[in-house]
Parts: sequence; structure tokens; C-alpha cells
Amino acid sequence: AAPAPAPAVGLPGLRFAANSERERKRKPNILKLESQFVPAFNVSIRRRGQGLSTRGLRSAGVRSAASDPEQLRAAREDVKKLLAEKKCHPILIRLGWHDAGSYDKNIAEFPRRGGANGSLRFSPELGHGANAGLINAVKLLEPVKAKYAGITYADLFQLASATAIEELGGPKIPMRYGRVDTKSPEECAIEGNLPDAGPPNPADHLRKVFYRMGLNDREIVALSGAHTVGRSRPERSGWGKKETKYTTGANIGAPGGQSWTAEWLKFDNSYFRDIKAQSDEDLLVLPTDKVLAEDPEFKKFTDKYAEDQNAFFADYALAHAKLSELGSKFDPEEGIFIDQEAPPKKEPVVEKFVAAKYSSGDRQSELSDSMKAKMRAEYLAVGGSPDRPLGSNYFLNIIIVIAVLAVLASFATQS
Ligand code: HEM
Repeated sequence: AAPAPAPAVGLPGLRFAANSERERKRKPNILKLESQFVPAFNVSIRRRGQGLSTRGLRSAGVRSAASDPEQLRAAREDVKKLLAEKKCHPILIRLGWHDAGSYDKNIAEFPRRGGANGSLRFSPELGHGANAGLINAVKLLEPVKAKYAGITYADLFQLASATAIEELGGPKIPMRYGRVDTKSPEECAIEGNLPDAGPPNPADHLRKVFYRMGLNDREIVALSGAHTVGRSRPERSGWGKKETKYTTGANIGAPGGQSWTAEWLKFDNSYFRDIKAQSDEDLLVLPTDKVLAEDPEFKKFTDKYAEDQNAFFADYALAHAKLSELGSKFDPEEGIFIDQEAPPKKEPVVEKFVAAKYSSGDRQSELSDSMKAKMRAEYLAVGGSPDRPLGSNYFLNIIIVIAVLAVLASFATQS
């Protein structure tokens, strides 16, 4: 199905275009933002303006420390209830992606480097065209944030996204929590260009955007598989049909839009089969989806995932976990794990000193090369050689000299 002609739309604010001075001053309210579409591409951005007047969110208190594991587990149960009631899985997945997708691996400083840091709750990011509609996702999570003040926005966005995937039958994502929040809109001022869903050369474009995040071809294809769920709405992104036979009916949340797959509330590998077939007018294929079945490198993974759902799930889970940590700062540094054991810390391997190893010629053969080198250096340092014993007992001589000096010093102090 050929995508409907549409204005180019920005991907998650890899670089958010500046709201104009006038826009910044007028502090748009939530409803205004919902209908706002800012098709601003390849525009260099500037600083963030004021945060949204999201009193509910603020009253919960913004923490900049690690989230509480118990609260994360409890919040996950609330998110599950929310998902079951509203069928809002896709938009929450998109929220997590768009918060993380601003990451630039070439910038070291947090939070200026962007990434999964909760900055998508601030109006300049929410108000950007690439994020049209995501204000609804933030609003959906408001009550959860208000109830659990001990978790950060950054964690909540990623928790909701991973939970939504799992609830739709997708893979279990090996998640880590403890993300520190960006504290103010001003903190996340970044510059650059925006990618979009219909660039002249989608393959180059995708690579440019995702490589900047430190992701590779396999991860680009695997992550794009998230379009196996959800819909595109022309009034938000400019892409897709107003409605199709797959997006009407009950129990699908707000009807309308065009989905990539027929069963778009099920996380499976049908996206890859559908973008290869392109045989159903009611299913969406963006230029950036289409290229995954055409570019030789991307196609290798698309073909594999179309045939083997387990391979897709395995790669997706790892790529998603990586995406969810892009640019994040963790407190504690090693993160918080609510399902699995924390991976063991990698300690530097230090060879223990075992006196017996030095005691006989036979044991010498058991010494490692590094230990031998160390011994050689120690002997040389005190004037000896590993091949020849020292002429006299060097260490005993030193002890005798020190003892004599100590006796002399005590005589001196007595007199
Ligand atoms: C590869 C580049 C990508 C492009 C160009 C792109 C573009 C889009 C567009 C235009 C929409 C429609 C938004 C709307 O009208 O509401 C959309 C929706 C969506 N995207 Fe992507 N996307 C990309 C990658 C991703 C990734 C990496 C993920 C997740 C890991 C993702 C998850 C989603 C989801 C779940 C939706 C459905 C949202 C809903 O139903 O409300 N996308 N994407």
C-alpha cells in the first residue's frame, strides 16, 4: 500500500525544532498542544521554554534520585490495569521510544545528550510536531505518577512502554531502572536536525538517525518491528488513512487511523511479513518501513524476522532494553532491577599473592607470566636478579639499619 501523500514528519525529537519566541511566551495549554502540529524539519533548535502547566504531574514531586523498587513494581500493576481499560499500549510504547530517541552519542554531558531522561514531559518537546499526540500518553500516566512519587518520569515512561509490549504478547524486556530525571526544560536544550518518516533516501536517513543513537542496522530493523502494533493518524503525524476496516469497532481505544498490521493490538512478527507483501491497501507502509524490505543489509534482518518470530523477539528484547537506556543516568549507577538479579559487577581480576608459589623451584612453573614479570621487577628494584639470589640477606640488612637508627634516636631524646 502506497503511503498517502503527507507532510514530512519528524521522528522522535532527535533534535527538536525550536518553538518560535512567540510560541514559547504563550505557554500553550494541554488542549492547544493536542491539536498543534509543527512540521518543522531540519531546523536547528534552541532552548526549551516553560514546562506544561501539568499541576498533577508536578504535585507528585519530581525526584532526581533513583526510583523505589517496590513502587516500580506497584506502578507496573497500575499500568497493566490502565492498559486493559484504555487499550493504550501503542501510544505508551511510542512515548518510551520518543523520550529515548533524542539521544546523541556524540554529546557526553547529561542531560544535554538527550535520551531516556523524562524530558518528554516538558512542553517544548511535547509540543514538537514529531511528538504530536503524545501529550495524551503523558496524561494517561499522570495518575500513576501522582500515586507513586518515588519513581522518576524517565523510569515510568520506560516501564509503561516495556509493560505494554509484554501485555500485548511481546517479549520480556530485560529492563533496568533508576533513571534520573531531567529537571527543567532548559536543561535539555539541544541542537541539530530532525529526521522524518518520508525522507528522499530513507535508508541513509535511518542510518544517520539511529547511528547517532549508537544503534546498528540489526537494531534499526528489530525496533521498527514495534510498528507491528499501533496506528498512524493523519491529524497527528500526517501519515495514514483516517480509518480502515482494521481500525473501527469496539475495544480498540479511540477508533480511527491506519495500522501497519491487521491485528495491531498483538505484538508479533506480522509487521515484517506485511511490509514485504505490501498487498493490503488498508495497511500502512511508511517509506522508512518499505526500505527495510529493500535495502540489502536491512532486508537480511527483515527476511529473518518475517520467518522466525523467536529470532525477532530475541533481538527486539535486547534492542529495546538498549533503547530504553540511551543517554540515561542511573542512580545507583548499576541501576535497579525489579524482575531479575542485577548482573554481577565486573571486578578487575587481581592475582592473589600465594607465598607458597615463591618457595621452591618446582612451584615456579605454576607462576603466571605476569607474576614472573612482577617478581623480576621486585628483585631488580632491590639490586638483585631473578636468576641469581641476592649476595646477602638484603631485607635483614635494612631491618638492622632501621633498628640501629631507632636505638640512636631514643638515646638522643633521653639526653
Ligand atoms: C524507524 C523510524 C520510525 C519512524 C519514521 C516512525 C514513524 C511513526 C509515525 C509517523 C507514527 C504515527 C504517529 C501518529 O500518527 O500518531 C508512528 C507510530 C508509532 N511508532 Fe513509530 N517510527 C519509527 C520508529 C519507531 C520505533 C523504533 C518504535 C518503538 C520501538 C516505534 C513505535 C511506534 C508505535 C508503537 C506507534 C503507534 C502509536 C499509536 O498507535 O498511537 N516507532 N511511528
